[in-house]
Amino acid sequence: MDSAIKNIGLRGVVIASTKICDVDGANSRLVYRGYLIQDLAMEATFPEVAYLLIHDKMPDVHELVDFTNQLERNRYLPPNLICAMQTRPVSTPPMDILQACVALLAHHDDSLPENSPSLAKNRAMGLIAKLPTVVAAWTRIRQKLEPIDPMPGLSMAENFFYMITGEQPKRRLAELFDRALVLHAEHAFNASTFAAREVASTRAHMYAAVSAAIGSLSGELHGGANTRVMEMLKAIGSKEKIRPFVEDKLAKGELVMGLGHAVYKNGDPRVEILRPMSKEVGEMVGDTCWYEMTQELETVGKALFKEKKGIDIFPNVDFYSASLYHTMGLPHDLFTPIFAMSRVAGWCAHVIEEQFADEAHKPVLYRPESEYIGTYCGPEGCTLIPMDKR
Ligand SMILES: CC(=O)SCCNC(=O)CCNC(=O)[C@H](O)C(C)(C)COP(=O)(O)OP(=O)(O)OC[C@H]1O[C@@H](n2cnc3c(N)ncnc32)[C@H](O)[C@@H]1OP(=O)(O)O
Ligand SMILES: O=C([O-])CC(=O)C(=O)O
Repeated sequence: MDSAIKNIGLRGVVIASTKICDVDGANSRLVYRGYLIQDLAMEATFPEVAYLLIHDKMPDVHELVDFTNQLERNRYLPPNLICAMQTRPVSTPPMDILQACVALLAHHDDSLPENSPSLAKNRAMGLIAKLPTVVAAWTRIRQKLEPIDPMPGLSMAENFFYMITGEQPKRRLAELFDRALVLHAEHAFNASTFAAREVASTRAHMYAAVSAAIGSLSGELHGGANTRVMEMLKAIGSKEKIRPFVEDKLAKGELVMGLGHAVYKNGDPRVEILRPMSKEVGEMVGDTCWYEMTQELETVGKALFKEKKGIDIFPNVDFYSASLYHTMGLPHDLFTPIFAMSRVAGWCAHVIEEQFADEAHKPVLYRPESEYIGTYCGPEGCTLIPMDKR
């Protein structure tokens, strides 16, 4: 049976209202709860932005101190969770570990199955605090090293590097890492947030919604692209090989990772902030080669897409974050878990909105329709032949 439906992946279909984020594709504008991403990236830290997303207001100084202390107290993992990680094959991808650990964290939440706005906000804070510890612990466990406990007094960014290496990063590097977290924290109804909201719409708990979102983010068309960008740069190897590489991809109809976006057709505003960050870290560590290759790929990619396909193509958030995290010394398969460590703030804000929106904006269970294009033998269906006669 042929289909009358062109699969457009819900592009342009508005399915709910939200007060959390506006992605204005035509004008390359990104707003978290009324604040422009450019202002948040330059003036606010990740904990402030996480607070904004979860509590729907910028924290004052007392609220921020209180929130930071709560995050600090909640960074520790239940010992059973570490034991569970220690039983996993060391080859397990960190995104799979993260997804499983978030699901397991539900077993340690004594307040379940109760739900209320304050319980949900507290769960969100707990997840924001714990995800970096899970990622860092797995990074060590898979190398047969003991996990390192969080160190009180360190910022979230400093602590992440400390829990991986046992050493505190340079202050400027930690500041730029924190800025990258701000840039990744929220993006309206992207695939992973939609997954989280869909699960939350069934009234499943926050851990179920967030673990579904992590699964969605792991794919290479979404958050998984940042790891793939780095693999691609490594495979290309040098600036001179970029042009033939892109030509080959276009000729074969294959993707150039980190280019294109489902909503931003005139450019992703986060790239303008990430590009100089990648350059600065490259200069800081004395290795600008990956930044330069990324920049060349952007220029050559734009020119070749225009020439061969007649379309304007721009990098997305995953493009420069690859060279940024690589020059920060982070393993490539941690790039997407780092994205998750930040986006968890947005996912949780959406779960809370899904479950506690006021009556006028209350979402309902998501339940789209599909068009059946399978076999249909008649009104009574196909004749079911007994097993021994098939
Ligand atoms: C955090 C994030 O999720 S950001 C996205 C991360 N993902 C990637 O970087 C993966 C590479 N990019 C892509 O696959 C796509 O650009 C997506 C999935 C992000 C967006 O896809 P769409 O909304 O379907 O893009 P759109 O339909 O406008 O693309 C227009 C044309 O450009 C092509 N195109 C878009 N991006 C790319 C790319 N990176 N490489 C090659 N061709 C591309 C499409 O195949 C399409 O060609 P066609 O008309 O001949 O079929
Ligand atoms: O919005 C999207 O489709 C993907 C994206 O850029 C994000 O999730 O940050």
